[in-house]
Amino acid sequence: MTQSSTALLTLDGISVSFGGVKAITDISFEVAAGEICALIGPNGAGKSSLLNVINGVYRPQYGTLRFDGHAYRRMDAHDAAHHGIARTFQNLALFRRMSVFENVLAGRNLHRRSTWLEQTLRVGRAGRDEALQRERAQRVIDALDLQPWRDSVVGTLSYGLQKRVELARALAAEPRLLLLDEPMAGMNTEEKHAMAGYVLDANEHLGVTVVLIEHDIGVVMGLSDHVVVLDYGKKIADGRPDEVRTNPDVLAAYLGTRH
Ligand SMILES: Nc1ncnc2c1ncn2[C@@H]1O[C@H](COP(=O)(O)OP(=O)(O)OP(=O)(O)O)[C@@H](O)[C@H]1O
Repeated sequence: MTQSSTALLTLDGISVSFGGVKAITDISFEVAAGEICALIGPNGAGKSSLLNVINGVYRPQYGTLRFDGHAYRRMDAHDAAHHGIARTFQNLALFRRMSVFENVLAGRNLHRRSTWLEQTLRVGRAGRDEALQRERAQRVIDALDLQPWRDSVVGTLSYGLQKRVELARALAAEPRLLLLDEPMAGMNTEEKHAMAGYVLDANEHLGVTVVLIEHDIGVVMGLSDHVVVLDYGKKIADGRPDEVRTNPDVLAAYLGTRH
């Protein structure tokens, strides 16, 4: 598969197995710079595994990944973060005993210029650097309307708010590509609407390219520019939301008439 000039991310023939279980089989698609791309499909279709390939948690047995013009047989998780790939998790991965601000500040770690020693001894660039990182973290708190809970311990917040804090921490890293694993799961309609607004804001105003997994098809159709549908580890559709929603294979996968 050749990469088009606008692609930020290209997956080419990616396959992942666990023992005898094929989680992903020969998946290829492109994510254009600046778009919101949704990965959808029934439970166990391979969506989370694919995000884990993109940010280097899983190593594909076959296939290549291209990010920003560079090809990788495997994206190392540490490198992925350095290249500007951030993610949130299906089951929240926050520091539950720390405050909202401290969690968001943790998202700035890659941008710190002072060394660990300078930070510990509070010398050299450490003071200036800390002030800059705190200011940037505060901007994200404000943008995501988290100020009322800024000093609250994360574990005491509602699930919906914790999801928003996780988005804030990912955005604090100033990613080029944001991977969201079910950002609206477990939310009521109002919370989903708000979350969709924050994702759209990040996409439109910060230019962040987004790949998200979401089960609520209404949300997906309203939010995404591009939808990729997986079923049993294979790609069964790839196109604009209006193309995908009428695709017979997609309808069959969702209505269960094909299995
Ligand atoms: N670390 C792992 N070890 C073994 N099997 C795994 C692992 N990760 C995923 N799988 C298997 O790969 C397949 C795809 O799982 P995956 O979680 O990627 O699907 P999904 O589409 O994200 O599902 P859901 O919507 O339920 O989260 C499943 O059969 C799953 O059991």
